[in-house]
Amino acid sequence: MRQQKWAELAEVKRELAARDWFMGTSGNLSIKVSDEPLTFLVTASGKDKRKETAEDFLLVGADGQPAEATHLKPSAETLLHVEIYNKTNAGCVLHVHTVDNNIISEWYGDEGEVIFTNQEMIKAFGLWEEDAAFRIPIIPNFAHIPTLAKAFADHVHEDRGAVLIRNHGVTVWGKDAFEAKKFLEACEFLCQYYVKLLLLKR
Ligand SMILES: CSC[C@@H](O)[C@@H](O)C(=O)COP(=O)(O)O
Ligand SMILES: [Zn+2]
Repeated sequence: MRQQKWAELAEVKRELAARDWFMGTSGNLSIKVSDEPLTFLVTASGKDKRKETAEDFLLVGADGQPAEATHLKPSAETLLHVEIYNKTNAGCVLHVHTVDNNIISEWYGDEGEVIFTNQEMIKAFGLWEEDAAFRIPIIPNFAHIPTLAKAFADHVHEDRGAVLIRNHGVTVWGKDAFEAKKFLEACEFLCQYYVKLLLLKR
């Protein structure tokens, strides 16, 4: 199971790396391995996530601490992943920093949310109606991770979702790696589209 989950997460990591979504060691990823007790594989902190090594991930428990002896440190943002796995049935969490998700988070930051409408891509989130709107909450980028995790947790209610952290990045989650990656790509598409549209409208 664990090896299979490792391979799944490694493949997602490879694909996101190919998109150049891990600039400057940013980004963290995780995948659930077991439910009782809760364990998940999470990226080791501070690594260049474009590189593929045998030390890319480590197993952590429900408190975000290593579940077995290791010299590796779990991602600095593991507590956000913990909130998702503890509150939902999500199976995979992806976090990336891109220029476009940062710009959107800053542009709409004071409103606390960005609402995407009239865009085919929102169907990726299961919204099929013509007048549907997809809302992504935007939270402040608290440096104190437990405070950030608490603000983040206020927006974690469903097995799938996305939250923008202002001038930091986006965290998305889904029932499995396929769904989480689909949501992340859709989010990035929408952010890129809105940035270009905002520029053209000026
Ligand atoms: C330049 S990366 C900044 C980090 O603090 C963080 O935001 C991040 O996404 C990566 O941290 P990590 O601890 O490697 O998971
Ligand atoms: Zn980050």
